Parts: sequence; C-alpha cells; structure tokens
Amino acid sequence: MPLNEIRKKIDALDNKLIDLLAERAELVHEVGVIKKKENLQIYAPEREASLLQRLTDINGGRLPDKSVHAIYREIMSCALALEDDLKIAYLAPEGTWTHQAAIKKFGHSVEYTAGSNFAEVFDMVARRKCDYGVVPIENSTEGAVSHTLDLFVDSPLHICAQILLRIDHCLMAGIERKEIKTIYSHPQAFGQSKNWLLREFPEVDLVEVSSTAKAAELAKEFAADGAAAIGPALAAELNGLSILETSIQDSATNTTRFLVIGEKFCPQTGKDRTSILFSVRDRPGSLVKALQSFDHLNVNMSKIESRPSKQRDWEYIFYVDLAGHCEDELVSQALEELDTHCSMVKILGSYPDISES
Ligand SMILES: O=C(O)C(=O)C[C@]1(C(=O)O)C=C[C@@H](O)C=C1
Repeated sequence: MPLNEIRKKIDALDNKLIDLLAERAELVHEVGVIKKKENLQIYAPEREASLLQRLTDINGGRLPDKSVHAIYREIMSCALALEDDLKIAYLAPEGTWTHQAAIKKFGHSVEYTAGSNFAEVFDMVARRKCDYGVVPIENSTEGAVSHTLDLFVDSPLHICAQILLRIDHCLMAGIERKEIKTIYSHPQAFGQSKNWLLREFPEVDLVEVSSTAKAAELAKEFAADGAAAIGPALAAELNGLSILETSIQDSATNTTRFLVIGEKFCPQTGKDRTSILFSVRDRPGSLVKALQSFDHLNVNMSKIESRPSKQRDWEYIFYVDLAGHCEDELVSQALEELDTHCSMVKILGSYPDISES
C-alpha cells in the first residue's frame, strides 16, 4: 500500500481512538461523581492492577505489553486528573528518582508538589496538602532506606501501592572528566556505585547531599571548582550538564522499590503484599515466637528489617513484609497470633504485589 494510503488509514483510526477516549472520559467522569458521593478513594490501585493484567491477557498485537501499559498509564493519569485535581508529593528538586517513580505510577496529567525531605513528603499528605506521596523504601544493592522506615513509626498514613524503578546512574558535569575534584550525590547513589567510584575516582572528594537532583544543581553551580554529580540522566538534562558516563552503578539490575503513601488501604487483588511493623515484649524467645506466627499459618515473609525504637536503648522495631492481604483469612489469623507476642503491632498497608520494574 502506498505511504499516503497507509497514513489515511492511520488518520481514520486516530479519529476513532479520539472518539473512544472521549466516550471513556464520560464514563470516568461518572465514576468520579460516584466516588465523591460515596467518599471513596479516587486513585484505585487494585482496579489499575486488574485492568493492566487484563490488557496483558488480551494483547495479541504487535505492541509489547510494556508499550500498552505505558499508553494506559497516561490514559489513567488523565482519568485521575478528570475525577479530581490529584496532587502527588515527591522529594525535591525536579528530576529525583522519587519524582520519576511518581510519574511512572501517576503519569503526566496529575499535579506534582515537591517536599524538601521525606519527612515533609509524609507531612504534606498527612495534612491533606497532597493526596498521595511517593517515598523510597529499599534498593536491590544498598538495602533499606532507614529514614523512610523510621517515618512510618509515628505516621497515621498507609501504604497503598508500590513502584519498582530500574536505577541507572550517570556521571554528569559541566566540565571535563579530568577536571573533576568533587563529586556530589545522595548516600544511596554513592553506595550503589561504590566499586566504580573506587576504581575510577579514588582520589576525588565525595560530598553527600539530600538528593541526586540537588547534586546535579550543585555540579552546575560549582563547575568552576571542579564539581560533578552522580544521578539520573534527567537531572543532567534539567541542569544543562553533559553525561560523562552512563550506567555506573555496580549492579546492572539496580532497582529501587518505592511506596505510595496515602490515607487508606488498598482492597484485595488476589496478589498482594502487606507491610507491618512490630516490637516484641522483652522476654526470652519473644522474637522467635512472633515470627513463628507466620510460619504456623504458612504466610510467606519476604523481608525483615530492624530499627532502634528511639524510646529505649537496645529496643527495636521490626519491619516485615508478608505475601497476601491483611484481610486474607490466613494473614489475618497470623496477625492476630503475632499480636499476642508483641507490645505493639501496626499494619502499614496491603497493596498489589507488582513485580515488573
Ligand atoms: O475505575 C476507577 O475507579 C477509575 O477511577 C477509573 C480509572 C481508569 O481510568 O480506568 C482511573 C483511575 C483509577 O486509579 C483506576 C481506574
């Protein structure tokens, strides 16, 4: 078929797509009206998870599932903006990995507000200045983000979704590689690129700052003093810096897990994850007995972290992730049993256990 004929067919299809999208938007508007009347959450991660799964199941065309998901991410982003002016809090400045994780989950049509640190992100959601916040919880090479874990202890917020984001760090600067005297970055990014830094820049000063995007801003500001930064390519672009090397992290599959925090839990989807925190009574065997609650009921525990309680020296709070939803029969029984061995149990949230980054 000649090119102009094919383009005519594409135009006709695009006209149909626009009509279909408009029809979808009408229905989404109706959903929004019902949700507001019944005081339901506008963002419905359980519905998004089942919708994306259904698209994967029916997709038999040339487009890979990843592309279909990306298109629908933006369609659902428009829906969220249409139903309400959804506001999402992330770690400032623009271009941080947290910002990129937030966009991966909520798309480009919702509003974003930057907090200067993670405590402020929690606070903006708790004070209802934002509907949801995005915070990192763990990295596949560097482990837990302890600051986020600590913030959950006193927060009334819940976890309603998770985001997995592949992290590819770049070395960026406004100067040449041989002129670099100082490299700025976030401690997690330094940790994720440790071996590369020791090999390539053993003599250079490493300065920790609050985010990788902030590091890029400093690399620009102090270029004349020999400054460079480690962080996302987007931060280089936003600050007009050159990328001197890509993919410098020690693990090729370096991935960070982020959490979406909000006021309410997410309903069951059939493939969920539950995050809890607890502290045990100061008695022999109490931690073992607490953990046996999961084993007895065959509930899989996928993660455990401990943090100082900050109330008394050598007293700890444990963070555990479980397979299943807290309303699932076995998980709920395991949590009841756990309660009998603990001085405190807090369910942080149950949310869809997505596995693709
Ligand atoms: O079904 C809903 O609850 C909607 O609000 C619609 C919709 C969609 O566009 O399909 C939009 C946002 C939600 O997070 C999930 C789904």
